[in-house]
Amino acid sequence: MRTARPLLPWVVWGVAALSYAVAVINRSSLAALGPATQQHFDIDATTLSMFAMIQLVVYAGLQIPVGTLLDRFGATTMILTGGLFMAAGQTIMATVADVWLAILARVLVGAGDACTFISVMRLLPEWFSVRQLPVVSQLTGLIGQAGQLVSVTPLALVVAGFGWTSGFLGVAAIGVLVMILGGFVLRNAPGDGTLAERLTGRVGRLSREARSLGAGEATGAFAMPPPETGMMPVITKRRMPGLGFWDKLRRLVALPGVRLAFWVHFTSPFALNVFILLWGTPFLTGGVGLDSATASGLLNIVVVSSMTAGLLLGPLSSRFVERRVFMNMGITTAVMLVWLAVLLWAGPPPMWLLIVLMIVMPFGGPASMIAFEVARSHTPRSFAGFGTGFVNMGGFIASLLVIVLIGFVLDLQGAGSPDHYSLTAFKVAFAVQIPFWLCGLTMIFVEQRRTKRWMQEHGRRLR
Ligand SMILES: N[C@@H](Cc1c[nH]cn1)C(=O)NCC(=O)O
Repeated sequence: MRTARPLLPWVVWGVAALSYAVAVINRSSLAALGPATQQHFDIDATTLSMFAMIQLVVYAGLQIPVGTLLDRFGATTMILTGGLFMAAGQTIMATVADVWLAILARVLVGAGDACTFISVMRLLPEWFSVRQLPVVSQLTGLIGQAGQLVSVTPLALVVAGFGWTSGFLGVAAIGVLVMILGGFVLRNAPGDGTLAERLTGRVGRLSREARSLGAGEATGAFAMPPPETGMMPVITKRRMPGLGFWDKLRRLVALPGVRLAFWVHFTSPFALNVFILLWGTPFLTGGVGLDSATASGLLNIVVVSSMTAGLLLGPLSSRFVERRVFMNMGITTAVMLVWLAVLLWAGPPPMWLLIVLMIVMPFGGPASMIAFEVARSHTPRSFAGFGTGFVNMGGFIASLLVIVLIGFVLDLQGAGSPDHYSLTAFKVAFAVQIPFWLCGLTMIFVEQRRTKRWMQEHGRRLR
């Protein structure tokens, strides 16, 4: 980093990444508590899966609104607001017995979660140079995945040992603690004050002196208005608060680089999300016939592989900027091929093939972070939050559709409940992923060519 106090960017990043890890803990807090949740609220499996679905729908649906608010109010406010929503949601979850209030709690958790990741991603280009960004982004993803490790076994142990209320109040309390820390540490950009400083009107020396640390125009996001589409007047201001939602969306989608980023995010993480969020354990136990201990051992490989992939892909995508989209396509193709091998295997796939799947499939998560690098290179700065939200929606739309379609295809075959699960039914159901990979890879190929042409026409170089 540039001059004095080179530690501050890392401290700000550390607290931002911690906030994201807390969001992931909140997001996956029911992952290992299925039976306990059913017992606590006296609900069936369908209602239980509604909890996950509603949360995902809220998360995906709020990406663009949150992105808009992010451009207006800044990352700190959004991260802290997200923390507040999640803590409120988990407090409700801890204290109510009514299922509708529990659903409201999951809506709040989904809304808070939606505020966090893209705000953290928005903060990074302000504090780090363009060369550091891929590595820092991947480290952020890695810390988020670590949150998943906390929410699975430790939370289940706390709930088993101290009860439902203590477990969820504990999650809320961790969130509040990290929010307080955030209020004293997070700054939208070098030179800006923390929330505590802004509230008291006294910007401290540390914040003032940090001005020299600014990444400024060195980041990928260029400070120009989005290109004209149609007959709209030229806009020369950097911030365009009055610009309507549809205008913003139209201008953003007019940029081939942003569309490319959307498809990169659409195509690479859904196989992992679908497996982790809902269908992995039923497939391994009800389909392949493994016992729960072996299945959860395989799921642990998924988490470790995803974290390792983040460590590898950060430096690689920073070093080979021109090749980053090809890296992403290569990983998606590898995930698709391993899944094809599993689906086409006659009978239950052997353990070695399942382990290969558990190692290769998680690369899709970190590979999807390349989408945010692409977005940063092509989104005008005044639209950065909106653009990040738009791109982040891609993977979650694909994940939601695949989750629903797998359930639908299982139902169509009469194999929609644990008593009727079968390997053949799961293989047919998981095949719904194939058109998503093919469509996504085709769109990436098309948009990459268009982006290249656009950059040549506008005399831009990739950064
Ligand atoms: N693809 C994920 C991030 C990731 C990194 N490593 C594994 N997954 C993503 O887009 N996340 C958004 C979020 O809110 O978590």
